[in-house]
Amino acid sequence: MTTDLDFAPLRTERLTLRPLRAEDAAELHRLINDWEVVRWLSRVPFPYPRELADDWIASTHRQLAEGSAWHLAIVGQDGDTEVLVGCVGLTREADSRRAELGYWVGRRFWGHGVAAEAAGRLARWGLAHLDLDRIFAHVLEENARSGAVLQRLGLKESGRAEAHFLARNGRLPVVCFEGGREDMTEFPPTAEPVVPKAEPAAGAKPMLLVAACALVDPDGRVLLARRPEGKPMAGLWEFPGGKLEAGETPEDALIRELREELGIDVSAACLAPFTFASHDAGRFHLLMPLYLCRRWEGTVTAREGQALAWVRPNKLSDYAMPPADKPLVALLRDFL
Ligand SMILES: Nc1nc2c([nH]c(=O)n2[C@H]2C[C@H](O)[C@@H](COP(=O)(O)OP(=O)(O)OP(=O)(O)O)O2)c(=O)[nH]1
Repeated sequence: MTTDLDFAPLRTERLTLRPLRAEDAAELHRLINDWEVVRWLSRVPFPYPRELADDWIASTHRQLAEGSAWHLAIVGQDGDTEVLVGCVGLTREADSRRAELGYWVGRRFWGHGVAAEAAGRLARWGLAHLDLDRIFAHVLEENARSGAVLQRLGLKESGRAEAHFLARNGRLPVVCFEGGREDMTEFPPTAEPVVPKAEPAAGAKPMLLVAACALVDPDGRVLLARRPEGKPMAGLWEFPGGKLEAGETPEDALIRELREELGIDVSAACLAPFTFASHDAGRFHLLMPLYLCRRWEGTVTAREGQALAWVRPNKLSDYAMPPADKPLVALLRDFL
């Protein structure tokens, strides 16, 4: 029996992360009933009873349906055949915006970067699509290989603790890791198109010029767009816009971005300068003029698959936004 869960598989270059299926149970049992795998996992018994695989798969479906955990099969391709490689999961912590990341990979698939590829994909997906700000994980102190995986994702060591390990029948020392969007550095900002023509003074940061726009509808609501997975700060809400390309004015850039991202036509005359952000973003300095626009042609559509929200000014602060936007939101709320 194949269970059809409402979860679109996540893909990476080599792997697919999809809900477990009842028919995965036998292969899952074969891979996980291995002391070399189980000895590193805190909540897994050894030996691993065959029926537990069925129960576990059923429980992952319940959790997916209620939105409390996302435990997925990691599958690869061998020619035309799908091969179960391991599992990866994200479990929401009660009453917080954190989730715990966990994974295991069958012994014969070790040494090929599978864990980092799968765990990184799921962690970035979670930060971009769920109501989460932080990802955490713990690994046995002696499990340097798994610690290196978490560091590769960008998670930072946050402390030491002890955890119970079922298969070892006792508590053992673990290293804790944690990180947020800003730590997941797989896609660092690269293009800094507006660099002063003269060589910057030694030590000066490049200036990143971004034009952004608060579209205001006839009900006085403001459009926010959620930064998509794959971009820095994925999952935060922002004003539509983007970087200036060479030779563009801020108005040119906005007209182009609003057409590309939202499918609407705006004329320069309808873009009213409102305020700006000047923000030290670490590797660069962000200078971002914010325009107001109440008139456009066409229907606002998410052309790049991004989530959109029309938000009442007094509700803007309910949306997590990049730090540079915070002062802009306060001004906008007072103005509208
Ligand atoms: N559009 C927009 N960008 C913002 C806001 N706040 C904020 O810090 N930024 C930052 C995030 C990024 O570092 C930068 C925008 O870069 P981006 O990568 O989204 O721009 P883009 O649309 O040109 O993207 P791309 O074509 O290079 O993928 O400005 C905001 O409210 N709107």
